Amino acid sequence: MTKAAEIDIAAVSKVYGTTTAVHAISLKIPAGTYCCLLGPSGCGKTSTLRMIAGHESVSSGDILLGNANVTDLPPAKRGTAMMFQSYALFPHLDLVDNVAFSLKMKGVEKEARQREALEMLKLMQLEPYATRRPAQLSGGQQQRVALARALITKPEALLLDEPLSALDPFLKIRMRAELKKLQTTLGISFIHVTHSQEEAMALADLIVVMNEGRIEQAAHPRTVFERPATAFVARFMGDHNVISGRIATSGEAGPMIEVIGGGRFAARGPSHETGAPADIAVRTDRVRIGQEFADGLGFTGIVSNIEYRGSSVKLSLSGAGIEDFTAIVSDADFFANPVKVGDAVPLSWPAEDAIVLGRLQH
Ligand SMILES: Nc1ncnc2c1ncn2[C@@H]1O[C@H](COP(=O)(O)OP(=O)(O)OP(=O)(O)O)[C@@H](O)[C@H]1O
Repeated sequence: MTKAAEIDIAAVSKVYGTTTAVHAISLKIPAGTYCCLLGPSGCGKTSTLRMIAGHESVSSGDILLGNANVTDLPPAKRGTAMMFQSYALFPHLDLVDNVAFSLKMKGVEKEARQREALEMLKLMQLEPYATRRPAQLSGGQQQRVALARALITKPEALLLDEPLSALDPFLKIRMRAELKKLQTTLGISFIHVTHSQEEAMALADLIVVMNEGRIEQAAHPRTVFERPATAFVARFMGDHNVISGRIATSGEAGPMIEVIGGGRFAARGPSHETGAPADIAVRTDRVRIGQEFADGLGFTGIVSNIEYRGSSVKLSLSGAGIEDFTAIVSDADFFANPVKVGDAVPLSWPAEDAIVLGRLQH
């Protein structure tokens, strides 16, 4: 019922007075993609979404939807629809009139727009509430009304600004599943702004990690998690230790990282000049504790904290030149060889579980 189109963001910038919120970002979002713009507060994700929607002007660059350059078109002429964080429903209108509103603005006659609105409410399983007003609905139902209202225009892409943030944790997880199902059913692209890496991992086909108005990485969630491009991405996604050091050797098997004052580590990545500064990311769940170092690779950490998590145990450690190192071990492994706060333990990992990170030129 809707048509899908590729979105091409070409060298788009947003400048507010003296603040550059978005620095010439380029991104292609294939048709029918669930894309999450992910990053901390102020990284420019909302500005990017609003520029795609046409609610914010583009300072430079172009936005293409399908074959059309929509950069200077008003929101209603772009083929996009936006769902706002606050849902922005009309309190005095019932659900049918809320959902039919944009068709009314377009001059669609009453009977036809009400029929379409009812169809949309049916898709959202809201038919029984058609004559209610928004205040007579739960938070999750209000969100579905806002979705119905955005989708009635049959957009080529739906833009969602923190759509789950107003919901309690239980409903958030349920609505998350509903959003994904809806996107799959409609086959159009959803572009969803969030600061939650867990939400982005659960939903996206394409995660775009933003930092200070730039894209640090745009890839499938599994790639972002297993191959973070930069130290920022590794830290933001979590479950990684980032260690800074210098390249000791760079061979065919990948570079060997030496941390000043710390140990020598194997890591995977492109070859680097010996002596060059480098960051590596080590998966917290791949750290081996208490095993002899293979080939002398690893470091000795002092346990500073132990947290029991049920199926796993989280150890906080520090070593020479390395602060805040985390190791997650299974409960079975931990209790087979328990350690306590203050113990010095050998820490190591297989080379393939450590990767050399890139550095963005800002
Ligand atoms: N209308 C505006 N005028 C001036 N500066 C703005 C305006 N809107 C946003 N900014 C600035 O641009 C930068 C990016 O803001 P933006 O809202 O895009 O970030 P965000 O990643 O969506 O953040 P949040 O998660 O807090 O909404 C911030 O430094 C912000 O202060």
